[in-house]
Amino acid sequence: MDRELASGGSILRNEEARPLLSVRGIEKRYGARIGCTGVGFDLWPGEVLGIVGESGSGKSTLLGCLSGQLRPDAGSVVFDTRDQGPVDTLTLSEAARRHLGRTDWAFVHQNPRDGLRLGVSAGGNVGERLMANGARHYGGIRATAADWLERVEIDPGRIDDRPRQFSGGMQQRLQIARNLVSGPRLAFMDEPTGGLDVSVQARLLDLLRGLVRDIGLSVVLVTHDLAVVRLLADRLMVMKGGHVIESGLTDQVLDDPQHAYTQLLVSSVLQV
Ligand SMILES: Nc1ncnc2c1ncn2[C@@H]1O[C@H](COP(=O)(O)OP(=O)(O)OP(=O)(O)O)[C@@H](O)[C@H]1O
Repeated sequence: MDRELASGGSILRNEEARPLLSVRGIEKRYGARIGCTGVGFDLWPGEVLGIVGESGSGKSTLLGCLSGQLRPDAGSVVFDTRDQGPVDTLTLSEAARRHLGRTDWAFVHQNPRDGLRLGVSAGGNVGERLMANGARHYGGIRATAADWLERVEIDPGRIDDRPRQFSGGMQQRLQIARNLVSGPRLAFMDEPTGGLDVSVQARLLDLLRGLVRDIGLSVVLVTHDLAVVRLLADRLMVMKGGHVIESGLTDQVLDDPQHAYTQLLVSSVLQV
């Protein structure tokens, strides 16, 4: 069921606007098993797309294919690069994809330890990405890192602490600062609030929502938590068995689900 918003969405678009990310016909198989198949969508600048579905529905496989961590068997992932315009990232060299990964793209892992350097200070974790983008002035890098710590509500006085000295929620906020400091235009997020206490989750969600809006970041957000997409996502894709079975504006899909599976998901009958 597709209430796809070729012309709509909550983001104002002018005629010259083009999608930041255009995904067509993505398929990934693991032997005979389908990871995901026939997935396509456009993501517009500043838009947050949520991907939901039960465990094993193909969310992580799809996110891996989009972000270059997995190689799909078919399809295209066209990103509107700053210097060359739209480019199919699946045809990029490894070096070019790595460059995208530290400039215009960000990846927020569920487990912050997967996205942080644990042996490096908080300031170093944030500053590293600036240095990878050519920053060389130590004082400037440290000041920017301190500023970003503050933006993610970490006391800048803890700039020399290691991530292990931080709580889980602080580590996740540090991972977000490390990712956003370089001013990416697209972030992939895999259960960014998973594994945190409910009260910590709520605060992190609030912070993320503010940052995404301030920066005008586009986000592809995978989660099994409908409260997370309700708060963050403009649009939603519901996956089942590797297929997208329903998509549309988040409120529309959640308030008036058309597909029986989405109805079950929304009424929390399904264990997701
Ligand atoms: N490395 C792998 N080898 C074989 N099959 C895999 C592999 N990774 C995923 N799969 C299969 O692909 C399908 C989709 O899995 P995927 O992990 O993408 O789902 P998911 O929606 O992200 O689940 P979860 O919410 O539990 O992370 C499942 O049937 C899964 O068993």
